Amino acid sequence: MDAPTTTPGGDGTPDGEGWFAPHRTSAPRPRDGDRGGASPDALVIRRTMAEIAPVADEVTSYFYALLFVRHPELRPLFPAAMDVQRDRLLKALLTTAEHLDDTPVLVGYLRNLGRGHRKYGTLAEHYPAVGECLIGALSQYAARIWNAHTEAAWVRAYTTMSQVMIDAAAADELRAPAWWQAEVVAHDLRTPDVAVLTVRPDRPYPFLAGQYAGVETSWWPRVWRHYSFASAPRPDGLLTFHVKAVPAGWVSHALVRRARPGDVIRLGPPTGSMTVDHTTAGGLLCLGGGTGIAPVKALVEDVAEHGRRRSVEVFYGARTDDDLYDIDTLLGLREKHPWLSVRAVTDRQAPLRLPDAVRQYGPWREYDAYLSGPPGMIRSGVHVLRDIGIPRERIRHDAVEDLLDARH
Ligand SMILES: NC(=O)C1=CN([C@@H]2O[C@H](COP(=O)(O)OP(=O)(O)OC[C@H]3O[C@@H](n4cnc5c(N)ncnc54)[C@H](O)[C@@H]3O)[C@@H](O)[C@H]2O)C=CC1
Repeated sequence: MDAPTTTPGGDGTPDGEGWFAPHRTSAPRPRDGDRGGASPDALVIRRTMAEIAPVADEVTSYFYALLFVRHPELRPLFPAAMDVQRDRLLKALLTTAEHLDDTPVLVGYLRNLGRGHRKYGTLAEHYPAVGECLIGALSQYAARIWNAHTEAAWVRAYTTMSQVMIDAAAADELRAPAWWQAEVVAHDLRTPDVAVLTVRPDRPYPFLAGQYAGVETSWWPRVWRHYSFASAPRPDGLLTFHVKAVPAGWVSHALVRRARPGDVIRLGPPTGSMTVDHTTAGGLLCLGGGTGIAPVKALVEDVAEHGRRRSVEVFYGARTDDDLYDIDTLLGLREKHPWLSVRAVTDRQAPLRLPDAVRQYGPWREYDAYLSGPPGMIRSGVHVLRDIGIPRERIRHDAVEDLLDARH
């Protein structure tokens, strides 16, 4: 769950250890995938999720109220305003329910979540309290179908899931800090709303082109937003981000309007799998919409550094010419690399939006596709790319749910 948690409380747990006491030895393994049909626990979990779906907001509010009343010491780990946090818990639950029988996907997701929770200050001993309050909230709102069988399925699932997160965090602790501090060394306002920030991390920050990181500013403590790295790893260790100030976007406003050289931000660990597979030689078809061009530029640099002459075709979509704030950089790269082509598509210039413009060129069947931009662009982009014959497994993008709130 995307929420820090606490110790077992005196709220009816069956023994001194608590229902969800983390196992300190071997982690229970999630059931192996049963592609022929869902496991009994998965059915129960999904049924509960379906039952609470119409009142999901209330369930998450109730969960946090329960958590903070029972464990007030955990409140400081969360941001002052909890709106996005609520959505994240729900997203984590839905993702889990959806993939309960798909062990590799679920374990990968949970490991990432466990690692990512280190920056919030989450500890292994926090997980039992979250489990208890989660069950408390679910049993309240799914009362119509809740019984001992339902509860046992949730206890098993949560115990397994939290253990995967705890183990991943423990393993990560041995090799990486929970967060990095980074000093802003350049702030380039490219449009009234878009800034390119260059930061210097206080320690080496290993990442791959195409990945992103959580960013926290001193103006909004404990509010983290995701931004993609806009460059491949550089010899000087500097990182760049493209940030657009969006309405009600606290972090984005702070980064665009307030941050200046000398300010210090915090970075979470790198995450995301929109990375280049350098073992293949196929071409890359990249669609970048708005500030979604940031990771596309990183991918181009990555291909250039690997020295293989793979064809890279970039489609850069923006609302107007003025919004093509990074076009000069891309055209500069094109000058240097004959294997790169760059096409700009503005909403005003053509009746077609970015994904449809891609149809006019090609064929793209042999290409790996990378999409980065607003959620609507990703959805229609995937649809168009499938339609023109690119198999799903060769289409990469960040999770659409992550994009909905994460970069504000
Ligand atoms: N800053 C970053 O590091 C990254 C940002 N993003 C995401 O990229 C988005 C950028 O926002 P803006 O710059 O305001 O982009 P925008 O809303 O101005 O859209 C940019 C272009 O995307 C295309 N597009 C937008 N909606 C579409 C739809 N429904 N169907 C087809 N095409 C569509 C259009 O060509 C449009 O001009 C944000 O949602 C952000 O979360 C994604 C990856 C990295």
